[in-house]
Amino acid sequence: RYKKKSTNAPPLSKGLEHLLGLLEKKDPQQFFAWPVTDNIAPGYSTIITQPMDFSTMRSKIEENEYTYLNEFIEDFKLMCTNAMKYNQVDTVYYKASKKLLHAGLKIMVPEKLGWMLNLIP
Ligand SMILES: CC(=O)c1cc(-c2ccccn2)c2ncccn12
Repeated sequence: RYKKKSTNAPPLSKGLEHLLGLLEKKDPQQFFAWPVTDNIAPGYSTIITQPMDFSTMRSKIEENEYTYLNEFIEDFKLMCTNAMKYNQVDTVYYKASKKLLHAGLKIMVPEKLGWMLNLIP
């Protein structure tokens, strides 16, 4: 991925990696671990214009592509809403993404992130 000059203080990427780990634990089937391919999901790349998954988020942390916590949260929401867009309501993927979205947003609230918020601009 495009490498930004490392403008971020280490605490930022440390904080985001910790947060990413918490979110990944909420996806035990690892449905969101890797990019969805057209092989496993026919037509996926035509329906989903901005794919996102946990491995991509991890690369973005490592390449200092997140300047603000909000950008990280937006990618998490994008990953979940992509699954709710492509998959029918009655599928394991749709149900897992809805559950993951709500569980993720519950931990990414100020009172839970307070300690990290002062690290992240
Ligand atoms: C996240 C998602 O939409 C997804 C993950 C998977 C997936 C992820 C890992 C192993 C198998 N399937 C998937 N398969 C078919 C249709 C959609 N998906």
